[in-house]
Amino acid sequence: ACGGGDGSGGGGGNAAKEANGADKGGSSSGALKKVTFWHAMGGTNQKVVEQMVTDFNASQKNVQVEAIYQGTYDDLLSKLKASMGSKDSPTLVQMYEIGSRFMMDSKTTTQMQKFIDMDKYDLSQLEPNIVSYYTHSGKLDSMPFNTSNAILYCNKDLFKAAGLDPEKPPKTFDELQKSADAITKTGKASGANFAIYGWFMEQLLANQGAEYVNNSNGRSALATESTVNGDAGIKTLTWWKNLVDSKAAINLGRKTDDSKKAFSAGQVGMILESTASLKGLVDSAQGKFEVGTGFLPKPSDGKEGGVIVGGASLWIMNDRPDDEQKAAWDFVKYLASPKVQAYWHINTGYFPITKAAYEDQTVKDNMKKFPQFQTAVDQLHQTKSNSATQGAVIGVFPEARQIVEGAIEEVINNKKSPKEALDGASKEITSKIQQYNKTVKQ
Ligand SMILES: O=P(O)(O)OC[C@H](O)CO
Repeated sequence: ACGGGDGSGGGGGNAAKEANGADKGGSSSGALKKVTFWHAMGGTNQKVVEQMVTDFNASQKNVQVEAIYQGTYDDLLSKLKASMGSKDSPTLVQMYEIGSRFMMDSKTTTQMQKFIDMDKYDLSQLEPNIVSYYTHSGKLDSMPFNTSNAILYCNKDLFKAAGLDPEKPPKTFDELQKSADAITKTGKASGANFAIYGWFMEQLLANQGAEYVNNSNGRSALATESTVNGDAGIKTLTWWKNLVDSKAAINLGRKTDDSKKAFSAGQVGMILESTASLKGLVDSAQGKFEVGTGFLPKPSDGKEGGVIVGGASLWIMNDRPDDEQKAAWDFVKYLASPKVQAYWHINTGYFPITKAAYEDQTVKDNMKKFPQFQTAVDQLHQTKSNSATQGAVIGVFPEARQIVEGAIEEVINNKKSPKEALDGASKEITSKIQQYNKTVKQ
């Protein structure tokens, strides 16, 4: 499917120069330390990452970071697996949230908690929901970096043309069906498109309080079974299919890039997409139409739920020399600092992981100018943390996501009913989980 940071969002400009630099960090004395940082931020978000690296390198004399773009999140994971145990492994790796369990089980990383304890780093300055996602058994395994959730993007001009209130994006499945119908009926565009991206399913399930796997989403004990075929999944796929069958929505396949292109070209009225794309989508619509944003929809009778922290976090690899790992920690602290998080947020749409970033004047000014940036923040803050919204922890999550994408396709393409497709997916995921668990327990 699609990877992360696939090209939208971002912007140029200067990153913060005054963030807490590594020279305060305590580790780096003596010779210059080189840190190799593998990441998956493409397109304009890549430029933002590179700017932050340049600024960090210029802010102190002890550590030099080299950022290497490794393709999509999936590509990066494959390359990392291939590098494990070789001399080509990086010092620091950005890993999407669904790769977390694999990283922990691989035993190739140094727990971030070690550096936090060593430095008496104050974790309370970070957003609690975000920290909680990456915390297992009370310890933080990796440092959150780019954090997102999925939101609804609306073309406000198409809403007006369809006689809809552009200030009121649909909140429920039924409302979305009606709004999309109305837009399609104008003959100007298709009402909606959702890329067949397993992440959206994960988010839509959590939004209905549903877990993806058993054992409290794999957080109270290793997950042993998939639960994607519960009522929430069936309801979601039934709605999605009806949208397409009734021509309220159009299917454009798996790539989120295709969905974004259609939205930016004014060909569809609504899409689901990561907040990572907010800056890019707002910029590309300028002069053409106004972009509105709304929360992820849910069934009107859906159970209480919310969104899962998406995006990726940073992992320090344990086969690198200690001083190199400490140098990576200095860079990690820099990235988490309020000024740098403010810069990152404004230029991408990822939200700040550090609470104080919201107090930064640049963030306040940006929110005023682009109120769309508030939606994901509110959606995150209104989400109550529970095992559904904390997200699943499974070693085979990347594979599970692709299996679910296959199931969505089977339903949209009339090959199977939602129940049949999800039962099949669930069985396949369960079998993969059980195989994986055998290897972990050995
Ligand atoms: O595209 P991103 O970075 O918002 O990430 C979306 C998903 O969480 C990746 O697994």
